Amino acid sequence: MTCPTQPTASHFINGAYIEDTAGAPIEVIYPATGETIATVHAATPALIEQAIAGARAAQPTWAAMTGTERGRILRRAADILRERNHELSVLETYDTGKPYQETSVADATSGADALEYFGGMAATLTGEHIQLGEDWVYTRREPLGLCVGIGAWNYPIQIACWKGAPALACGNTMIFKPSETTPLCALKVAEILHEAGLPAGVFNVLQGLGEVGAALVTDPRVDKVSLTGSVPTGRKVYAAAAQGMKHVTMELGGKSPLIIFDDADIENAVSGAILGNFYSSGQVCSNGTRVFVHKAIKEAFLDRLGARLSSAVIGDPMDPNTSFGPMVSERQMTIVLDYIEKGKAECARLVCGGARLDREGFYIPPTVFADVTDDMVIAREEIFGPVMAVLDFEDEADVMARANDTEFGLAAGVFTRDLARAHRVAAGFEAGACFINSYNDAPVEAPFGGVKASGVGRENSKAAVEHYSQVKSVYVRMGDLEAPF
Ligand SMILES: NC(=O)c1ccc[n+]([C@@H]2O[C@H](COP(=O)([O-])OP(=O)(O)OC[C@H]3O[C@@H](n4cnc5c(N)ncnc54)[C@H](O)[C@@H]3O)[C@@H](O)[C@H]2O)c1
Ligand SMILES: C[N+](C)(C)CCCC=O
Repeated sequence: MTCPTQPTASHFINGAYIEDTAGAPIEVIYPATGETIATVHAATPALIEQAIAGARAAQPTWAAMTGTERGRILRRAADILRERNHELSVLETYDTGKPYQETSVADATSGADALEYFGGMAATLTGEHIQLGEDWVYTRREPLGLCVGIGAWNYPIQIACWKGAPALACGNTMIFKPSETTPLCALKVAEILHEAGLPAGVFNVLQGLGEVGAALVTDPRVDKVSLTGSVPTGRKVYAAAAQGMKHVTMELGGKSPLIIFDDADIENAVSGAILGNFYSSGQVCSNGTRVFVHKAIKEAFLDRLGARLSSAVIGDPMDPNTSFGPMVSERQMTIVLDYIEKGKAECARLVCGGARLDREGFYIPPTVFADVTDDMVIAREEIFGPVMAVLDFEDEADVMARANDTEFGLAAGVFTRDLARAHRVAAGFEAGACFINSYNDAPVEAPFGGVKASGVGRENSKAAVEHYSQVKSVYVRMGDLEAPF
């Protein structure tokens, strides 16, 4: 079986596809069947050198273009992504196993939004004038130089664009290393950017495992590293970047709380819990996997949740009716099944799901545990799969303390009709992305990122510009300069 829209080689460097079969082979597996659909090769040291040298050489010329010129290319790329939405969504589905029903509305479209938004912003990135009597200071907003983007496997197109678009808008060049589990889509993003007019060397893609990422992070010619990945990888990459005093953005994992008060609209709350636990088969960093439900409505909530989950269409991801697909890999499926066994061993009440489906591919159905307590492993550790833990509460202050009692701080949500309470709760959350009567919305206009162990920096919105540029100040003296001797 081969994927219908395969890229033509493993890497994209200096404006062209390039292959070097000396690099270790990486098989690309279609999660719905377990079949190999493509093979790419990890970047060799020679290719890493070629990419770094090319991206460094391209950066001054790219930065010297006006913001309007840079932005025009990014916006043209956004248009091409939208025109090719079907082809890209199919590729994303083969890469990740996520249903086409999802990828056709959430992935290339989100990438296009980022390219359009930062493309539109490129021409507005200016410094300021600060008058100091006769003298004055002006500031220049300058690019950082060469940025490295390293991606996770759950949103390959989105992650490449969320990192690439602001980096390029600010006048940087980028080398992007996709996850070895989903290497295909970022190559298409690079191809489309060049079709839109991007100069060679400005956006490059290198394949490989952690060691290729590490070689990029530690190279002294790299100025910034933006990682999307797990907390353990984040600690390693952050530490390596610190050795070179490099800028970082860390988009890491979470174990986010979703609090449902007894005055909430139950149907909306169930929708929020579904979106925050089972979209992308639960493989979403910001998922609200600790669902605190007020005791008074717990059984009503579980009844409606069970009924709604029974209508999930689990199956062939390419069938447009399918609303729930497989885990991305056999490895991830095994990790999630292990957590499910831990939940059973800890005597949480299994409401639904709880075992691998008897079919080809890496399928675990939506799984809900009730009567979960704060100390259980399934309530403390990131599972990154379709496993919801439902915990009881009665008191607002108590549930807030429990919600924040975690090393993570990526996202948090609250469902209530009492808007004063909603804003109080949102203010009290130790999390970077919060939701009131909703869950997991991530428009490009809003900052996205975590606090505590969940990360450093923000993607999207005007905030991202601060993480891909730096301000230089220039003091201008208008009169004579006095000195003590
Ligand atoms: N906060 C966010 O925006 C966000 C989004 C998606 C996923 N995630 C998180 O990502 C994790 C799942 O993704 P994953 O399994 O691909 O994560 P991972 O940490 O295993 O890998 C992420 C990337 O880092 C690379 N890598 C590994 N070791 C490295 C090293 N020493 N130096 C440089 N690069 C290295 C990998 O090759 C991969 O490309 C989950 O924890 C999830 O919460 C976070
Ligand atoms: C757009 N989502 C669904 C919030 C995903 C953001 C990236 C996290 O995995």
